[in-house]
Amino acid sequence: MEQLSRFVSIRRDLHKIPELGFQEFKTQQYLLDYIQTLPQERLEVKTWKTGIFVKVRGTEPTKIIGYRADIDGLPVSEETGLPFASEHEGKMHACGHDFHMSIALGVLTYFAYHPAKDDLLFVFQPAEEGPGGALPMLESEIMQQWKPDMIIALHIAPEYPVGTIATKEGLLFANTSELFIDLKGKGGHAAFPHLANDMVVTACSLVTQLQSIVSRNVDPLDSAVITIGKISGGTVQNVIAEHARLEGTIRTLSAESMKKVKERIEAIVKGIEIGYQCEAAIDYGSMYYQVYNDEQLTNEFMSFVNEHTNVEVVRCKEAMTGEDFGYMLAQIPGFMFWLGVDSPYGLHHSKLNPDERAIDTAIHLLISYLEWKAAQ
Ligand SMILES: CC(=O)N[C@@H](CCC[C@H](N)C(=O)O)C(=O)O
Repeated sequence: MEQLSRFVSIRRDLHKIPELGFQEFKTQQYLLDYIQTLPQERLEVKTWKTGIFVKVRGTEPTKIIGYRADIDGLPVSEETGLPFASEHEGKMHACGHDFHMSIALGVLTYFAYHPAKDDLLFVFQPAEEGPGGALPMLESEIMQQWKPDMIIALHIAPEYPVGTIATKEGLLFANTSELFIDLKGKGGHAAFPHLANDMVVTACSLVTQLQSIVSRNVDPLDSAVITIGKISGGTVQNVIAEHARLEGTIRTLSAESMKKVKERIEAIVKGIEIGYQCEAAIDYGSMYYQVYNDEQLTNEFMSFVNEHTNVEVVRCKEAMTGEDFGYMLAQIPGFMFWLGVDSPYGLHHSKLNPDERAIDTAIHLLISYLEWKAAQ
């Protein structure tokens, strides 16, 4: 792997062209063009919507090992000032999927030249940030035909140094559900509030009331999060707003808490409708199943990394992040791990700037693990 810096430059190319879920057309073409440059003898390439499956035929296969990389960006306006910053206004690879893709291409490149004993399936998955590509990809004919016996994935972690990975057996990431609430009242002149039903005031009250759910209704030992990330409403400063919309996400460690949180949201929203004489509609958008790492495979991987590489392994706590890779792990044994990339700004931040040395670290680590695992 003498030319690893090539994958840094690939990462920079991909960083310039972030696209949202199921619109990853340029990204898909970039990946396909690169894959075309590899020796094709052992490769089978199939596209699925804006995603790609690449199977690398092993030398004496007895199983298929899957490796998944997500490929979409976020609706975030980049503020890194980097020379290779996003060229797509209002969109950014602020969750590191540019890293995920270039690492996957690095590993794929190695195995295209040096096949493993087993078959390897590389899954370039769209729409992880929403509305979710993992479940439909899993249910696709291609994945049913090439269903891996095990599958793994990584996610960059700004809070860990380069040269470190972090994971744990069992629950790693939370159950998630998006949350959209539309409020409709009565607009009017700013000077006559008694003749209108103001949805800006209603939205503010609703946001405050929602805060009581986590603190008062969820078992403190069973964590949950409700974040409203976007609030919009009204038209101009001297008109009372007829509409307002809240956009957010719910995270829970258990499925029971997710049910409870939703019941409480619905009750509070009913109260808002009565109290503020408005109409409210709730939409839960897309939901992701928790990421649950297979105990035996995860512990084996952590021991492998400790014994056979110079990468440091941290046994971390579970996080309230969500990942639709959880759907794959619900059907296929495997695991996910965090890759240290040491950025002062965190995931989803407009100044996220992961350390590119982590790309080489991950490629080397994955090649040695997959080669070893495929030989078993
Ligand atoms: C790793 C990561 O950051 N994943 C996202 C997944 C988002 C799912 C969905 N759009 C939601 O907001 O519920 C995350 O925000 O955790």
